[in-house]
Amino acid sequence: MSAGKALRLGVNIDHVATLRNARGGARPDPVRAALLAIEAGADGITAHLREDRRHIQDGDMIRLKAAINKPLNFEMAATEQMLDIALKIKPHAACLVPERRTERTTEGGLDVLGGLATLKPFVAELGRAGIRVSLFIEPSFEAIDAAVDIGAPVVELHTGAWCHAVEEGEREKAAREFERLRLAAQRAARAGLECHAGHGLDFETARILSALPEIVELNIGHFLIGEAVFIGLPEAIRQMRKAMDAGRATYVESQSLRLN
Ligand SMILES: CC(=O)[C@@H](O)[C@H](O)COP(=O)(O)O
Ligand SMILES: NCC(=O)COP(=O)(O)O
Repeated sequence: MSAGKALRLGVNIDHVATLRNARGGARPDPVRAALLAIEAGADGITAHLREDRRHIQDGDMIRLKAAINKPLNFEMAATEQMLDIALKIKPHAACLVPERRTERTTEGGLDVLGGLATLKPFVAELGRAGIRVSLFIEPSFEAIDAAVDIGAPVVELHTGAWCHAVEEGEREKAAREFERLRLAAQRAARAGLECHAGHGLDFETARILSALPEIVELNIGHFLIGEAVFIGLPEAIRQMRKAMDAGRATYVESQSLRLN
């Protein structure tokens, strides 16, 4: 029986900074949240330094890199300014994401087809600096094939459309979106890419997604920070870990049923 690959939880602490920035000043501190998250079982920390600096600030990234003893995943737009910052901070990983100034959140995946020529040298330069690069993409075959052409070792599948459909009770759409994620994860693994996923996940969607054996990392932020208001951050992370383990076990059980 295959136990399936281990599934890591990356905790995104952006929205601790959103709350801090609402008043200015230093509290609540996203670095303190990162340390607490690690203590509670996070396998890594994700933070998105947006071009408009609406939540995480440059200084937060520097302090995070210095303070945490787990991998830092630096989400960034593919711009020269962000490249300079990433090369100075040297996080464990960099996830290239699309950004639009007016969007409320990251609405879709990177345009990997249209951006192939510009992304390729960008990814190579980060890779030469020892940074593991991932591309935040739509769960489509075209995007995965383009990620291979670009030379990224990792993709992160955007789960936002699926999570939104689940939340809205749009059952058919949710089933379609989940199937896209399932097939995309399979294709990514077959192409030799490490497969991550994230955006908009909660306990239930994280549990369901964890059953996909090709996915080895989930990055989760907004929901966890929201839950922290009610049950505390450590408890929110413990419950998320439990949900992910339960979802992973579904896969393991289905494997063992097939073998018996
Ligand atoms: C790329 C991504 O999914 C995130 O960084 C996350 O959504 C948190 O940042 P925003 O809410 O600002 O998009
Ligand atoms: N890349 C996705 C991420 O880091 C967290 O997204 P969300 O849970 O804040 O929507």
